[in-house]
Amino acid sequence: MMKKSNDSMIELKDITVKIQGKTLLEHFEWTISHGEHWGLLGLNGSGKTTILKLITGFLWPTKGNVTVLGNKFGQVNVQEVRKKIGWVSDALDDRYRAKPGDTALEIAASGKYGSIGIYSPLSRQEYLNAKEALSLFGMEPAEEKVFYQLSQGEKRRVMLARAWLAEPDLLLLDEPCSGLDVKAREDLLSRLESLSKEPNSPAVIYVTHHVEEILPFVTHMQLIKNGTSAGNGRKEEVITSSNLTNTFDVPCEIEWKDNRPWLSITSMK
Ligand SMILES: Nc1ncnc2c1ncn2[C@@H]1O[C@H](COP(=O)(O)OP(=O)(O)OP(=O)(O)O)[C@@H](O)[C@H]1O
Repeated sequence: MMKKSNDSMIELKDITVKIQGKTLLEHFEWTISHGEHWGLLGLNGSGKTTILKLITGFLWPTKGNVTVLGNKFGQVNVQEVRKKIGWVSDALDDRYRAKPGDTALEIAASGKYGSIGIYSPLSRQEYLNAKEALSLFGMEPAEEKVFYQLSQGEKRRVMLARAWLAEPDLLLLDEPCSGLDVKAREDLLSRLESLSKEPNSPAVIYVTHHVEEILPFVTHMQLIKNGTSAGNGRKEEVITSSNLTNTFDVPCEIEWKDNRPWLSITSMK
């Protein structure tokens, strides 16, 4: 069925998640419309991964409704919805231990199948598609290298190529710059910034602890603190010194440079 243009990409309505007596999310609301790219920012343990698990149907809310790409969970085959979602996360890198001999190209190519590595020989077209996806992230020269021998920054770029190749409608980037040095971080961020301007590029949710990774292409922000929203809306209105002081529980000051926010800590007691 064709999606109506006014359909939301994602609707999380009055979500509560409790596991073994612990409340992970409470009365959490989030609507993402077509054409928006969101940042999701919060401290360790604030609930960011829990939200990604809800969106990908790996976790069900104790209360509330989840609708993703026009599909209300509980009424649809979640596996089918997942095919339209790319997810880049350290957690996925670990799953590649199962196929330690796979090359960068094979890992990128496996994005088409949503699988962990390749289980049958690649067709010529699959090979070319994987090569092209690797080149978008500057990894074509490393296509024959074993994935596990790549640096963390290189692995991350291969995983982005893998997600991109599947042509998702929605791309979840879970701390894509963690463990990267400043050069690798800026290289990856500038590739994302330019790819976001490609026609038919997916909607992005960019999850991070670091406000300086919020690039110009991000239009909206969701701040999360202790499982509830601490700010939600247009980026310029949400990323303020007082909102981040509240979200991070340390005195923060925000300065904008080239349409990017930079954080400094004003004083610590
Ligand atoms: N299965 C579970 N059972 C009990 N508590 C859990 C479970 N999964 C997560 N939690 C707790 O829920 C809270 C939110 O976890 P979550 O992984 O969503 O945080 P996060 O914001 O992604 O953190 P980080 O930035 O460190 O990755 C944490 O306190 C975590 O310990």
